[in-house]
Amino acid sequence: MTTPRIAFIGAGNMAASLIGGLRAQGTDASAIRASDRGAEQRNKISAEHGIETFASNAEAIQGADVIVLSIKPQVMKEVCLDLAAHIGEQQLVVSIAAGISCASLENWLGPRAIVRCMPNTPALLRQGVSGLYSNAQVSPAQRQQAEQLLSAVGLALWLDQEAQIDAVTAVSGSGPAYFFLLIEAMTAAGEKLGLPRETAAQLTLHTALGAARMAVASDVDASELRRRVTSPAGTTEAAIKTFQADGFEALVEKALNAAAHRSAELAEQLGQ
Ligand SMILES: NC(=O)C1=CN([C@@H]2O[C@H](COP(=O)(O)OP(=O)(O)OC[C@H]3O[C@@H](n4cnc5c(N)ncnc54)[C@H](O)[C@@H]3O)[C@@H](O)[C@H]2O)C=CC1
Ligand SMILES: O=C(O)[C@@H]1CCC=N1
Repeated sequence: MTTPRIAFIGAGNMAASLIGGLRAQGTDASAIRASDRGAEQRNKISAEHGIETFASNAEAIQGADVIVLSIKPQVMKEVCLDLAAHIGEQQLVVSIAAGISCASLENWLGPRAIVRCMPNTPALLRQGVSGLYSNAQVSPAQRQQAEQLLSAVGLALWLDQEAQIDAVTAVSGSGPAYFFLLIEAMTAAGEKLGLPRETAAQLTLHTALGAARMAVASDVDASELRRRVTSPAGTTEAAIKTFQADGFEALVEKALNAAAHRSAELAEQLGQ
C-alpha cells in the first residue's frame, strides 16, 4: 500500500505524539502536514519533525488522503463547520477527540467516511494503543488507511460499537496518567522510607517497565503474576492487603467510570 498523505488539524500534544511516531516508523515528512492557529505550535512541530505547517486548516487538508482532527473537543464544532465546504468526498476524516460522536461530526461535516479513534500519548515512542470505530461510509481501503496510521504508533484495535470508545478513553486514552500518578506516589513513598529521591524514582520506573513487559510477554494473567510475587505472610501480601482493605479495586472502577461518564457527557454538551 502507498503511504497516505496525512493532514493534522491541531498540532498540540497528541498530534505531536502521532507525528513523532509516524516519523520514527519511517513515514516521510513530505507525507505529513499540520495546521494550528498558534504560531508557536506550528514552529515547534515543523522544527521537530520537518513537516510543512499551515495557519489555515483549509489549506492544510488540500491533497490529503486522511484528515486527522486533533483539536480539543471544545473547538471541534467551529473547526468542522469551517472545514465542511473544503473536504473532498474521497478524504477520510479521523477524529481523535474524546467525546465527539460520529453523528455530531456528520452533522457538522455532512455525511462522510469517519473513523473515530482514541489513541494515547505513548504513541510518541510507538508504544501506544488505540481503539478505532468506523462509520458505515468508510471503505475497506480507508479502514486500512486508518489502521496503518494508528498501528504505526502502536497497537490498533477495532471496536464494533461506537459507545465502546467511552470505555477505551477511560482505560487507555487517559490510562497513562493513572500509571504516572502511581509512579509519583511510589516515588514519594520510597523517599519517605529513606531512599534518595533519584533512587526511589529509578526503582519505581524500572519496576513499572519490568512489570508491564513481563505482563505483556506472559502467557498467564496478571493475577497469577501477582500471586508469584506474593509470598505467604511476606512483604507483598502486607502491601496488597493494605491496598485492598482501603478498596483499591473499587476506587479504580470508580475512577474509570468517572472518565467514561465524562466522555459521554462531553458528547452531550458539545455534540449539538
Ligand atoms: N492528550 C492525550 O493524552 C489525548 C488526547 N486526545 C484528544 O486529542 C485531542 C487533542 O488533545 P491534545 O493534543 O492533548 O490538546 P492540545 O491542546 O495539546 O492540542 C490542540 C491544538 O489545537 C490547536 N487549535 C485550537 N483551535 C484551533 C483551530 N481552530 N484550528 C487549528 N488548531 C487549533 C491549539 O493551538 C493546540 O495546539 C483532544 O480532542 C483530546 O480529546 C486523545 C487521546 C489522548
Ligand atoms: O483528558 C482528556 O480528555 C484526553 C482524552 C484522553 C486523554 N486525554
